[in-house]
Amino acid sequence: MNGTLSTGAALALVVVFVNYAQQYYQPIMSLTSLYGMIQLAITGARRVDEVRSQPDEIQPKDGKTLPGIKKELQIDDVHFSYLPGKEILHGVSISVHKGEMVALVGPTGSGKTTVMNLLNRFYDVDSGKITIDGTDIREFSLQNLRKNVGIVLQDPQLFSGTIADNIRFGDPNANMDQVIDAAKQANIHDFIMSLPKGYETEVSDEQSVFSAGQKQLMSIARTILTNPQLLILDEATSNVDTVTEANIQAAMDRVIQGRTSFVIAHRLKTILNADKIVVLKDGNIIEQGNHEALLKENGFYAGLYRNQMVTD
Ligand SMILES: Nc1ncnc2c1ncn2[C@@H]1O[C@H](COP(=O)(O)OP(=O)(O)OP(=O)(O)O)[C@@H](O)[C@H]1O
Repeated sequence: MNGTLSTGAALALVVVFVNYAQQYYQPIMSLTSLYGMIQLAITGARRVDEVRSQPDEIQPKDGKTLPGIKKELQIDDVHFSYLPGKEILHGVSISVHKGEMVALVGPTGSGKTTVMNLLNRFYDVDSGKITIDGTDIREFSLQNLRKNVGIVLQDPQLFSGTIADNIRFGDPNANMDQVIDAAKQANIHDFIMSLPKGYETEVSDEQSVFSAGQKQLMSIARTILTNPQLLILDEATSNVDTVTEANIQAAMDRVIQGRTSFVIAHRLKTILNADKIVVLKDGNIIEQGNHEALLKENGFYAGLYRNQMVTD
């Protein structure tokens, strides 16, 4: 591999990369960030070449189509390292039934985001496996897998365009009624209607007056339009007032309803009803169970909970 790319190939990869980023990272993109994306795309293009030249290709060419989650998703004894010799996850196992909600909690750097990265195959496991109804997720076409996974990030970026454009990203064919319905379900409709131009309000990084919570609600609306099988939610931590926090909670409850979901929870009161709470510490699961069971265990989670109840 000599690391050089034709302009055409680089541009094609830019388009693919930007499409990919918009679809899966759901950002709002300004020209500055687009420039950053182009740089990333070129670096990415080189990486694609590197990956292609490896004998053990990550993406199957003719991957299976994921028919949806019929029964369960299993994370089975997963080990993972970003860098050689520095293992981050040390044998993580979590099983979730269709429609259940799993909450991941744990100190910063414990590996919560890493688990999410593996579920969507931003990275692949070193050993162990992740299966959906018994099939290793590496056997599915990557595009198809990701179509089934909805991600709501902690502080989603909005791209230039109107609020309606931003929500419609979840389904470019959605009509205005569907966009409004998704916004209502995400508890952001009233806020949007309070703006002078409503859904036609232009969004840009410079003029943005939206809080992290409001952006997250728009991202939830976008995800509702995508109608994913598997949902990954990283709850916003900062800049969230109590009204927005309550709105996020209600919107999350609604979007999670009936869907298999993984939630990174920063406020424990948002996950009291989770079917399973998984406590990670230094890449190991140290506790696992529902809220009541973990309180009874009187371990790390119970301490964390009592602490938050005092400070809330
Ligand atoms: N791209 C990366 N390359 C190398 N190391 C990484 C990378 N991403 C995360 N890590 C490391 O992996 C470990 C787990 O990080 P991770 O982001 O999964 O933790 P987290 O529990 O989500 O933390 P937080 O609550 O702060 O978001 C950390 O030590 C982190 O420094």
